[in-house]
Amino acid sequence: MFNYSPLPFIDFASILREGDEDGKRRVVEEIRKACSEYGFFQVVNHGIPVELLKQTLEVYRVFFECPNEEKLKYIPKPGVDQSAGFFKSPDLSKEGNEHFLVITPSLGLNHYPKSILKFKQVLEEIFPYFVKLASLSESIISLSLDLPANFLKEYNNDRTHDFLIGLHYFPATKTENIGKSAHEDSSCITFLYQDDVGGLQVCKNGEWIPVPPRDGTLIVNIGEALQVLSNDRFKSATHKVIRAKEKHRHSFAFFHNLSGDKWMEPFSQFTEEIGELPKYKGFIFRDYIQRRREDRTHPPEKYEDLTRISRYAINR
Ligand SMILES: O=C(O)CCC(=O)C(=O)O
Ligand SMILES: [Fe+2]
Repeated sequence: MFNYSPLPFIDFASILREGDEDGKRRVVEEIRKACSEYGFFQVVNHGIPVELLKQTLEVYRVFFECPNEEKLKYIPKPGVDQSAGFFKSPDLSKEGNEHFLVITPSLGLNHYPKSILKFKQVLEEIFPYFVKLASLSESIISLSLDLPANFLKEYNNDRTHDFLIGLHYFPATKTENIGKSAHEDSSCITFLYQDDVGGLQVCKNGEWIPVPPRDGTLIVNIGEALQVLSNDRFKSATHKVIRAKEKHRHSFAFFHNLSGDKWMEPFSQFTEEIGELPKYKGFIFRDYIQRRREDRTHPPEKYEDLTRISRYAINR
């Protein structure tokens, strides 16, 4: 299989090891470079057992193979918090290309599919690993932005908005192959694990770069929250998924998020303290998330009309 990707591989072994200061400095530099050039990187030796990543993919796969009537039980009811449950994404009117299941532990456990043995157990086992890895990554990213190691952690100190999403993409049809159309993540940091089908592509300077699957490797990307806070020093790269012919694809992602009541605007360290103008006006993060959620349930006619972070950009 074609297995080359220009996206940098970063080895986290040295930051998981106590006392390896040189190794840690190297990782800080590698992340600085990857986040300014691509907004994406791949992590090996991330501390999450590979077997557990595979089991997670497997329980999601079993869920998505259930008959529709079983999956539909988990569609969030109207009037109930829409940030967890089963969703079918008619991605801008293209029916049936992607299904997903969102698990947000802070909302309680009632949205775990009960019919799948081990689903809850596996998800409850992997979730704390992601929380820990995200916290570690956040401190390294802080250093890569020339901020104190605990700066982002102190700013982003509410973990109730983190969630896991399992995704199922149907095989391409004769006429179309869009899995997830080009988008940016709104999170602070996203961690993705994909099966061996492939299809993820990242945009750099207008070119689409494939990210082929690599066993046990996590794909990490910067979300729009960090893009705004860092005043564009780190970019949230546009990415998409192309569906394969005759193959179902599964992936899952952990979103290290920001609390909705946060006031978002570039940190002064990236504006007035260095004599630069802010590239975004301030806004309440929830307003943006709600607009994006509405786009998901009621997609606009035209792709260009989807809500994007650029609505808060200051164009000079
Ligand atoms: O399934 C994938 O590879 C990507 C998923 C993704 O981009 C997302 O959920 O935001
Ligand atoms: Fe994404």
